[in-house]
Amino acid sequence: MTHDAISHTRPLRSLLDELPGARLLRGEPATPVAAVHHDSRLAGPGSLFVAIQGFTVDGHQFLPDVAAAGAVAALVERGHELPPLPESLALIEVPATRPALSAAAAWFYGHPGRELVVIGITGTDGKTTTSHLLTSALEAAGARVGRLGTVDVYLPGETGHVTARMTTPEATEVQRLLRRMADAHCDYAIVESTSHGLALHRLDHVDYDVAVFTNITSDHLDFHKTFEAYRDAKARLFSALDRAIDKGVGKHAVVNADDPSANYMLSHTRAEPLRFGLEARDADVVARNIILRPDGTNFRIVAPHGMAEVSLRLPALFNVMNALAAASAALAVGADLQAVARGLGECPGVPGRMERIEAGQPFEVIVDYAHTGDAVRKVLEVLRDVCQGRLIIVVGAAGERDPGRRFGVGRAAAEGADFAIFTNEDPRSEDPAQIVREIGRHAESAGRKRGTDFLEIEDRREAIATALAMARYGDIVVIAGKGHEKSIVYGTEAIPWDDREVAREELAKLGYRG
Ligand SMILES: CC(=O)N[C@H]1[C@@H](OP(=O)(O)OP(=O)(O)OC[C@H]2O[C@@H](n3ccc(=O)[nH]c3=O)[C@H](O)[C@@H]2O)O[C@H](CO)[C@@H](O)[C@@H]1O[C@H](C)C(=O)N[C@@H](C)C(=O)N[C@H](CCC(=O)O)C(=O)O
Ligand SMILES: Nc1ncnc2c1ncn2[C@@H]1O[C@H](COP(=O)(O)OP(=O)(O)OP(=O)(O)O)[C@@H](O)[C@H]1O
Repeated sequence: MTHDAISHTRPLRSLLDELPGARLLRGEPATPVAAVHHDSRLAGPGSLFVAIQGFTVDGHQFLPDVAAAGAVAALVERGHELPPLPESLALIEVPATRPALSAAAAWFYGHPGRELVVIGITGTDGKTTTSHLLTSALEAAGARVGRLGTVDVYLPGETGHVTARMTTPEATEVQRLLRRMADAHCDYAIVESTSHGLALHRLDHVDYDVAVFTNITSDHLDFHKTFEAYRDAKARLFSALDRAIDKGVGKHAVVNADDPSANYMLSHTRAEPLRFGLEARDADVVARNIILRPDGTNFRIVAPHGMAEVSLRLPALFNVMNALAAASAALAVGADLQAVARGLGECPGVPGRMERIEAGQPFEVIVDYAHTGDAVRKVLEVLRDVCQGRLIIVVGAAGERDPGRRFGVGRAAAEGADFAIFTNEDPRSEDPAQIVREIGRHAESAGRKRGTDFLEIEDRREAIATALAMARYGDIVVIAGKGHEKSIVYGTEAIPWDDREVAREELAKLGYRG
């Protein structure tokens, strides 16, 4: 059966059974629903509109619009004053509409997660890389895999993967994509599960079988306010395991044993734990004989399931950790260790993660998505080991995102690079000059001098051009923060942008054309 927004309808009555505390205020239980939307601009004829009290606007104010557009029903939150509405709109009241949106989406798409083994990956850094490595590992073991995450939405056999706008989209999109994966006969769905997605109930009805925790450092405190709340949001992925139905593979909690929050994650579930790590004594899946190269890594996986040699095409020790996370998840669901090791080696890497830009220049240019202090620090440490000259970084910090990143990025660049250029990175509604100056101040407080050790160049193209022009034989220029992204956001406008393209264009101006 193929489910699509317009190819089937479901009677409202069956939704009522799945919504705890729901009350039909008016309308017919038999009303056929042809789509579920939380955005009035998409809610057309036959739709069920879910009104959400947002951070900026109240979705309830759009109820008259959706009724006029032909919506047949709406979910509203208890206690909200409702505007006068035509009788044609059936109304269901629920205690909270964000979780109800997730329930309604899962209901409408027929609970696709129940037809798939769902592996959720959470953590501050490494989710996307781990999910790509895991895709390769499971595919090498003969499975069909779907994946949903920052860089793309991946379905087997589909050329030109759909590019994702958000890492964890809204529940309607999550469930629609899971349905596509189930209909494409995927065995596994890998779902990058962000703290925002978990906290805002976008993932409430995903039916996880495996939860993977990569690491946690302080981030997103603009949204979560405290580290504890941020950690709790991630822990929801683990408590979700106990609620999901058993699909025969058991429930597995895969954690980075080197991270101090590993046991906290495990304390939220009864699922079978599997720990990976490089340092922790209690790690079950470990890497031995690690050889780091500028363009890859070799190591041996040692697990309760046996041993296997891995030749990873991704550089850096943190990618060994990502590979261990992926291997552990694959082993947890029963994949063969030798196939897993082969699959890890086949993974070509992730666009915009440690991506080399080659135009015949006598120095290295690397584009990387590191946009937290911790990630910038780790990237610089990795590159330092292979750098024969100066390590130059171009980096910024996004507006309307955790301001703590400005400190982290400024410090990491000050301590890890020989020269830094601080620049714009999605300022959104914030003053770009102010953000750049703030990062510069943190570099200064780490003892670095403006002009001698770092520059503040707001214009990102000019910043990249300046870094490339100053680079000499043996140097490495790392352009961090935007990775694979194809736009940069000023105000509310997303302007086309690609660090990799801009680097190539600026290298061409210097006479390097590959
Ligand atoms: C902070 C945050 O996550 N905000 C999310 C939240 O927005 P909000 O509550 O402000 O929504 P709002 O604009 O007030 O609108 C309220 C409701 O009215 C509806 N509406 C609005 C306008 C209209 O004309 N008609 C209408 O019906 C909206 O569709 C919504 O249902 O709910 C919206 C609807 O689900 C999300 O789109 C929005 O994500 C915004 C776009 C966002 O940028 N989120 C980022 C921070 C995010 O979630 N990022 C993480 C990755 C983080 C990381 O690891 O780096 C991610 O998973 O992608
Ligand atoms: N295990 C890790 N520990 C620390 N840093 C990492 C790790 N893995 C990757 N990184 C760094 O973080 C950047 C982003 O990696 P990746 O996209 O895999 O993480 P993510 O968690 O998916 O990030 P986001 O949620 O922002 O998309 C990489 O470019 C790299 O610099």
